[in-house]
Amino acid sequence: MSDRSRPPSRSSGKSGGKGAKNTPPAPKDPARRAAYDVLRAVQDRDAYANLLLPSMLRERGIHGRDAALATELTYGALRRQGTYDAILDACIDRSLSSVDPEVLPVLRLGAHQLLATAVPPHAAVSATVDLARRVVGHHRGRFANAVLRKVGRRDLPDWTAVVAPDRATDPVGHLSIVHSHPRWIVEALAAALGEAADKAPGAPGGAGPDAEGAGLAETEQLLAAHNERPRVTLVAKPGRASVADLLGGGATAARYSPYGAYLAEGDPAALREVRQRRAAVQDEASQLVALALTRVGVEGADARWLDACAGPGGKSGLLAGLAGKREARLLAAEVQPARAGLVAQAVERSVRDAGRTVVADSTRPAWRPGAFDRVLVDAPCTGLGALRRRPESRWRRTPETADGLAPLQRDLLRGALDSARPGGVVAYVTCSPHLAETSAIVAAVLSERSDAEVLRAADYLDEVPGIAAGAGGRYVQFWPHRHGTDAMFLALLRKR
Ligand SMILES: C[S@@+](CC[C@H](N)C(=O)[O-])C[C@H]1O[C@@H](n2cnc3c(N)ncnc32)[C@H](O)[C@@H]1O
Repeated sequence: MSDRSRPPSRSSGKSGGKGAKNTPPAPKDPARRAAYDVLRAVQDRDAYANLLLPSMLRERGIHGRDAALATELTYGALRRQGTYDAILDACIDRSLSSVDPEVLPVLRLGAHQLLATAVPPHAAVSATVDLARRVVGHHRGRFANAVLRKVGRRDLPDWTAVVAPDRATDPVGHLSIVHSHPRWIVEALAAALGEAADKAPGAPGGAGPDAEGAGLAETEQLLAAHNERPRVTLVAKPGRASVADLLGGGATAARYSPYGAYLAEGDPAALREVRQRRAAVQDEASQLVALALTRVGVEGADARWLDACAGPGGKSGLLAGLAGKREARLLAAEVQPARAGLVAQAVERSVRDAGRTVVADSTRPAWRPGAFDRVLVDAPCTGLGALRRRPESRWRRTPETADGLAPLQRDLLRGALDSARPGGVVAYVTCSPHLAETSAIVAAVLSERSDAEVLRAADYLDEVPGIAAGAGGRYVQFWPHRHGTDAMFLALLRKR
């Protein structure tokens, strides 16, 4: 980050008045400044907004309405970046790519305030131009002023009607601009939903003329859901806390998971159970895929469970509790030592101390083949299923990301199958619905071996409607717009 974008130095600036000589001056408009600094960090050094913003708000003492505004501006500008960039491009004589990278985040923040918040237009422009002057200087402040005044001449629907391709001739391009997703992600999600993305309504083999406007209808619902703020979901770790405990702290019971609860607002760390690691933040679908693995009947011993890709430990925390209640033990394996440390915290003090953490490469298991009765392999993936919670990730991933991960995903699934005993069960999970990292991986690995069969995973989650997917409905796919969860994929395999 350049010097100019750094927050005001704590030792410089005016004093806060009599007797406040050492008190740092409150930065002017701390909410917009924090949002700008996070956007710059995301752009310049690949920071993660969901990790950086909370710590920045804490360090700078930004609370209440300012914190809410900073959060809205940061997440909104990142999620809607594709739409805003198309609009900004139409408001600038030259190409948007030639705009100074220090200025671009200011313009996106201004566009978000003007087009998607209740901030009055004159306040949105003047506060953003003030920010521009402070972070990039007067000259570029004038440029920001001129651009944002043009942006403010239309509302969002009017702008998208101008800048988005026609839906009838280019449905993917249209949805890509209107709902702010890269084109390749729209195509991948449409394919996963079974809606043919490459066929325009009316085109031969397409959705047909009557479907104009309705082509890619479910894909559109999904894209829209990615731009909504997700609710916070908690998991009560079995044997250490109960959902009733969480309800006492202001949460409401989750729709599907018997261990889940929703927190409408507020900081999860305000709950004692979360501070004491007896509960944790965990998406409901993540809870359910782990639970499904434990619900499959196995004949004979059911004492040794493996989580082959455990870091940072969300599913291990739940599995260790469930294992402890059944007098089984969980080995949580993670290749990265720092992440293994987080896993160890997540499983500590589980019922009967059932969880143990190891740093290990699960593609080359250090344990004997067939050592485990149940194996979870929650493979590294593109994370296209968690776009609601990681606002910048849709701009970071490329079509090549999924292809690059496939060999590791296949190796991890092979290692998991080798680690399961005959009659044991393996869950292959991704936080992505992309077919290249879900059904294609399972199909590729099963085509090489005859020692595993695919179970109907939805049978183990029959409280959740609309999850059967792929391979004649034998896989499970959760969806944000259907289930209010991340788009988790699950395949359950029985070792013969
Ligand atoms: C999708 S994350 C798992 C999330 C975790 N199950 C949870 O619920 O918190 C995948 C994890 O696999 C780890 N990983 C990648 N390659 C691995 C390997 N060869 N062996 C073990 N772990 C691996 C990554 O470091 C990452 O922490």
